[in-house]
Amino acid sequence: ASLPPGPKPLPLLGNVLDLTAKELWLPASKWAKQYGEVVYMHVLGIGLVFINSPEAASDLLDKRGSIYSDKPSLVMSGELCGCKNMVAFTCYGDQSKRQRRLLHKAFGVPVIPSYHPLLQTETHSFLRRLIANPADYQKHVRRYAGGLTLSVVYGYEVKSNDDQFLELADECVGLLSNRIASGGGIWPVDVFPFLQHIPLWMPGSGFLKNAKIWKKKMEEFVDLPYEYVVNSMKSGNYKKSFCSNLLEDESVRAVENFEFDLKWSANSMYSASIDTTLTVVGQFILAMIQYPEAQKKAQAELDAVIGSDRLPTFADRPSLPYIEAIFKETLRWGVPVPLNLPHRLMEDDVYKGMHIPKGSLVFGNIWAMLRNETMYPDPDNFLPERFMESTGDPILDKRRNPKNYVFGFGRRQCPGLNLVDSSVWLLMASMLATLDISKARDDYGNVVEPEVVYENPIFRIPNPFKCDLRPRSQKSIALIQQSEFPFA
Ligand code: HEM
Repeated sequence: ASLPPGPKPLPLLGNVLDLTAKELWLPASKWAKQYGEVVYMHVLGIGLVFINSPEAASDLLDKRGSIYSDKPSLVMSGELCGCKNMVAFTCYGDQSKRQRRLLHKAFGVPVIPSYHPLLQTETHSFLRRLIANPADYQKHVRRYAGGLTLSVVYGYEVKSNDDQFLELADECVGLLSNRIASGGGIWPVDVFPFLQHIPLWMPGSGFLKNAKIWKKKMEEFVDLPYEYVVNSMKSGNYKKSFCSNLLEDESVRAVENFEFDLKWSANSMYSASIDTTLTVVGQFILAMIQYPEAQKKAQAELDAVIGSDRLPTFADRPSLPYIEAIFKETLRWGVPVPLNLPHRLMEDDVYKGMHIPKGSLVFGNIWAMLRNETMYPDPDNFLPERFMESTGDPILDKRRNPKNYVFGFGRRQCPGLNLVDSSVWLLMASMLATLDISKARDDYGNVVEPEVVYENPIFRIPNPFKCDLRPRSQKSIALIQQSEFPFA
């Protein structure tokens, strides 16, 4: 069998030049149109495979999950900086399976309602900070995502913006995405592993010194919040959380390596939830300012169902179909992780007559799937209406749900998806109920178009853009302020 088709490589170097685009999902989707559902290229001998259709993703990443679920092992981020035990980086095997079992136990569908009160409190605090200082919305989203994770995972309550754990986590997530794993995480030492053994006095060994410092920071980030849980449980004064629930569960405690797995799984959620939440909320705000009609319809639905005397709750969800459609369309149109996180193929494989070599990095091209014109006519437009009616074909209806794609595939699919389904829904519904979200205006009253720039190679986070977020009414302000005591 021959390799899958793809752009023509250079001798030796391969397709290096094809991979320089900042928004790599755009050229990757052109290749998808040109070459079909599986596209192959290579860089310095490493195969890169793009999977462009839901069918191929299901055939390979789901059904052949036993060989498509490994992760690239990276010397710099994994070994030298100690990140190889984070769930998103762990090789496929006993450890990754044990860790994912813990995550499923804590974030399976039946457990999510136990987090509802927490989600409400965090959402309302977010709204309060947002109306106090709307220009800093990205900072507030970061704080919301961080605070939520710290409380869900560790039962830790963040009290101020300069909270010690929040700062530590921010520093480490920043380190991870801007330094350790920047530019896709490939360092010279990943290509030439012998470099890890060069002595520290040699020129060019700076990365080793940095790695030592970063590793120490990452370990603090794993240990300190965990110690907090253990100590607060000892004192008897603690909030229920992912860690405390599992620490109290004798059946899980008995499993080998329990404490190590728990510590690292807990930490993994922190890193995994910040950039993703920033992306989804950023895309939501962008959609709302560019498609004011959709926003008006959503607000009309909220006003009719809830009125203006209270904030939305999870009990309202079944009565708010248009908000549901906005949520789905935000995920579809926003495509938070357009090329998924790469999986590594563990054995040679043959698919529809094509040979896919062992060791290839496999990217699910979620962008191409969610911009598919047949499944989603007029795909570049934000049209929640597309989810308001059945297509008449229940199988197609199910397949069209963007939640099947945006969280990745198979045995590495995002374990936070059920939590996100609740947390982001509530955030959107609460923002729509209380705020008007529109384009900014300059001093002369002219509309300022948002400048939309993407710099992150993995997450589609729009750089902060100008927008106008203001309470819909005096009553909205009062509701947001009162919600300080939401259960009083
Ligand atoms: C806000 C929206 C989110 C989106 C769009 C999202 C999306 C994703 C995607 C695309 C992956 C890669 C899946 C794959 O490799 O096939 C992933 C992995 C992961 N996500 Fe999420 N995620 C989100 C939020 C969260 C949250 C809140 C948590 C934790 C509570 C979380 C925890 C994880 C973990 C631990 C992994 C690594 C799983 C593994 O490699 O086995 N994510 N996520």
